[in-house]
Amino acid sequence: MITARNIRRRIGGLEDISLEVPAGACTAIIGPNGAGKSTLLDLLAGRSRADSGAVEFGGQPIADWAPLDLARRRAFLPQSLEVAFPIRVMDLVMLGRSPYHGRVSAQEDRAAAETALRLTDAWHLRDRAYQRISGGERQRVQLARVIAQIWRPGSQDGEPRMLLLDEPTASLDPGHRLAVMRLLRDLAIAGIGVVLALHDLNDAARFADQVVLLHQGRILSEGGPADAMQAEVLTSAYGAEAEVIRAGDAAPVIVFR
Ligand SMILES: Nc1ncnc2c1ncn2[C@@H]1O[C@H](COP(=O)(O)OP(=O)(O)OP(=O)(O)O)[C@@H](O)[C@H]1O
Repeated sequence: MITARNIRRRIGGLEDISLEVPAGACTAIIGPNGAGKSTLLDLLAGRSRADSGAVEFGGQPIADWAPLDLARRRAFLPQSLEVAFPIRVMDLVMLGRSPYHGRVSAQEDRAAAETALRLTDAWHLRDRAYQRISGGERQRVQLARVIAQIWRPGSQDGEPRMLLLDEPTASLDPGHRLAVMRLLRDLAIAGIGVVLALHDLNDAARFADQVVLLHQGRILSEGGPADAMQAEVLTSAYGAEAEVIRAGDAAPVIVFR
């Protein structure tokens, strides 16, 4: 549902990337610091433009989408969790609903925000000041904001919906990290396209349907986790010796030595 063809971007160092990010699947973009993951996510989200090549969303050039139509169908969670003004958690999540202004009832907006906060285990934070909650709590609240942005209850309208997330579990404790990865997998099963930059390769192995390994602005490998994350290519990308432990049908476990 998002297609990138031969995209290049000098700032960010991306070289000739072609990629299909389908609906109803979870795609993990992995790779070392500076590989180009955030740059690629930005381009796939239509937040920046490639110097050459094309990005399409739902079969149409992403730059041709009307901003509000695009905002109701795809949401982007950046790495930075800063908000420059004081705001209550519930109000921040309701900002995610601004593309629906005048289109759905205030009740529906509130219900979407509540559902998103409950899904990310952040409902209890709704009346707190965003600036005074912890880093991991902020990450869950921001995730709720982007889920609320594309939330349409019982939506079977076939319209593409996509979540693009830049390291959405970076600040989370192990319990919340797993809960968020399970949530993202469930959203993908429900038909939403999920694409996320990830440093935890074991989470990528366990939860992603498709893995894309970036290195120095190029795709080094891609495919299902077992195919895309083989020991040699990981060792070469990360500059540390990788071992991939496989046991039956379970997701491979990756250890660096
Ligand atoms: N605005 C910019 N101006 C100049 N160089 C940039 C800019 N943004 C990114 N870069 C460079 O482009 C490369 C890719 O950056 P990017 O943020 O996409 O990497 P990343 O894979 O997301 O890294 P990390 O894992 O550290 O988040 C890096 O070398 C970075 O220094």
